[in-house]
Amino acid sequence: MNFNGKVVIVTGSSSGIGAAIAIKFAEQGAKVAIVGRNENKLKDVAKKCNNPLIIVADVTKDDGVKKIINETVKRFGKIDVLINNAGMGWFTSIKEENALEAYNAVMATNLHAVVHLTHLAVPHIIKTKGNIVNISSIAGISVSFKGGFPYHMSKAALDHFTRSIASELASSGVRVNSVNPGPVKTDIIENMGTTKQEEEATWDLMKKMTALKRISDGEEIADLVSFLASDLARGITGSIFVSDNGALVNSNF
Ligand SMILES: NC(=O)c1ccc[n+]([C@@H]2O[C@H](COP(=O)([O-])OP(=O)(O)OC[C@H]3O[C@@H](n4cnc5c(N)ncnc54)[C@H](OP(=O)(O)O)[C@@H]3O)[C@@H](O)[C@H]2O)c1
Repeated sequence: MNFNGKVVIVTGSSSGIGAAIAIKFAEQGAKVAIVGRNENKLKDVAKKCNNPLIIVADVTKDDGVKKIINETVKRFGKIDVLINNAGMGWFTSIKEENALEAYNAVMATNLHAVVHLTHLAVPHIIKTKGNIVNISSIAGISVSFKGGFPYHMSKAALDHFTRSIASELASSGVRVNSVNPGPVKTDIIENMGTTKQEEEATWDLMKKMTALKRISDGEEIADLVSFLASDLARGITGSIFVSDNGALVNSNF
């Protein structure tokens, strides 16, 4: 894939899948804006992204979202591709006291922030006839995790956001797709506040629940994202791409 001269924003690129996506686009010639709250981690990722724009911003904050768009356009003059990847999980039960707190936090990051950032990016992406890829999850398609109602809901709504705006933006020459990974080895479980032991047990369990008995790495998700953002996928919009090692085939998650 060749992204020479293209400007790509990747949210949540300080670690995991987002970092792999940002590195992939940079390797393919893109000018990359990397976004997260942890500046030190962003600086580490930047070393592999060929002089990217580093944007320290919280995607749930109005000023954070505006900063992402303004700084990108100021530095590079345009936006070709937006990768909405920043996301988090908070697992609890509807019976627990913190159910609403978890719901609000997950929806703010996984859904509201995506809608807000996309809204501000779309005028720029229409000008370049670019495209958008949303990083969803198999959790948006199946009820994958116990205590995961906010996460499941946020990703299901994200998939419908993809379909809705794909049909709206098609006449402007803009494509929109979702990638829905199964388990991918990243910091996501550790970031939920689990112990090392709980984290390892969760990865083990998820591995056993895939048909291929494997966990993906960020790079294979990045390959799919880069394909969808490229001209090779010029006929594809409003589509949901599952990359889950067969978790849905063997779907007793
Ligand atoms: N790993 C999996 O098994 C898996 C499976 C399916 C889907 N996904 C999805 O893939 C995406 C990436 O997750 P990951 O697994 O790579 O997890 P991760 O390693 O925890 O990365 C999450 C990224 O999101 C950023 N982020 C979170 N909240 C943010 C906020 N308020 N403002 C700005 N950035 C924020 C984090 O950056 P900072 O900490 O620097 O802010 C980090 O770069 C998520 O949307 C997740 O739902 C993951």
